[in-house]
Amino acid sequence: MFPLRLLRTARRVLPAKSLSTTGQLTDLTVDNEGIATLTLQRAPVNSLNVELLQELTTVLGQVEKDKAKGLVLTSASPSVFSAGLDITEMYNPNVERLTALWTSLQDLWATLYSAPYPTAVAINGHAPAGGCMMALCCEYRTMVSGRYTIGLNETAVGIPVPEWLIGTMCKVISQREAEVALNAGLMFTVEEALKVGLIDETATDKADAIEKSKKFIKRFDKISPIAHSLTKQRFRSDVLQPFAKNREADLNQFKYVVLQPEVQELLGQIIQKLKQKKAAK
Ligand SMILES: CCCCC/C=C\CCC/C=C/CC(=O)SCCNC(=O)CCNC(=O)[C@H](O)C(C)(C)COP(=O)(O)OP(=O)(O)OC[C@H]1O[C@@H](n2cnc3c(N)ncnc32)[C@H](O)[C@@H]1OP(=O)(O)O
Repeated sequence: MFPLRLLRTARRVLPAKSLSTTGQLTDLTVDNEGIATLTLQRAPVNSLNVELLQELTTVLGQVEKDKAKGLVLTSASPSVFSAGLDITEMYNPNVERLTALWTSLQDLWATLYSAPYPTAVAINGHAPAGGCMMALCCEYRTMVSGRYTIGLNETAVGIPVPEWLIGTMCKVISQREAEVALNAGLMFTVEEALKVGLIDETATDKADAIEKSKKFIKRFDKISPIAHSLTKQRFRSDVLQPFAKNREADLNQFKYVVLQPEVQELLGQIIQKLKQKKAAK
């Protein structure tokens, strides 16, 4: 049996105003064709803290409930899509908050990766780690050209990449390219990302990236929502199903790793480096 949420029977085209909301950390608008645009707006770099992760998952639930035609994800920052998990949440953490951080990240990944509606991302800046994770969950990736980087650099910040994220990456680029990049925490330039297939196309600016993302969503105008959502599910179920069984173990492993003294030391050094970089600007 398929989970009920995948049986998406119809798309509704509602007037823009009826679906649009602005949360504190995100903004959701829906255009006249029923395409939702969800904008991350946690200044300065959309780092993912508990509140942003939870708000994103709630808004995605609303997009599904309101039967939007599809979703475009983007950011309000001029140069960063998302800096990934908020490093300060992992440094000298309160264990309850660390648990909430990881559980909320798991919820966001599962919700976005299994979204029954078409999804595209307009990556308008840097997208390390959790930023790259959100982009990988979408069905189509457009990235603004420039001196930006994208990739899963978790090992560089002392965090082993979980199996569900390796699986997500290997659905997009070859296993060989993924293994080389993830083992060493390598980041890709926009040109390199295009070459390996990590992004589908480049854009001149954010507006162009959003337009290209919407063009992708419109490909589904003549496709049955059930046919789309079940086919998507079948492509992704080999990553989603083991994840659902192993959530607890995944959480425990994350907390164990993050609380190791050497990982704490590394996170402290990264925070220091970011501060020094800011001071040198
Ligand atoms: C079973 C085991 C489980 C293991 C789980 C592994 C993976 C799961 C998948 C998801 C999880 C991922 C883990 C992470 O996401 S770790 C986060 C990794 N992120 C980074 O390494 C990015 C660090 N940041 C940067 O490289 C740069 O900031 C930038 C994004 C390239 C933007 O550069 P720039 O525009 O020049 O801005 P600044 O560097 O000056 O930063 C401005 C401001 O923002 C603060 N900041 C930056 N990044 C973060 C961050 N990730 N968290 C918190 N804060 C961040 C920076 O300190 C500045 O702050 P101030 O203005 O206060 O100085």
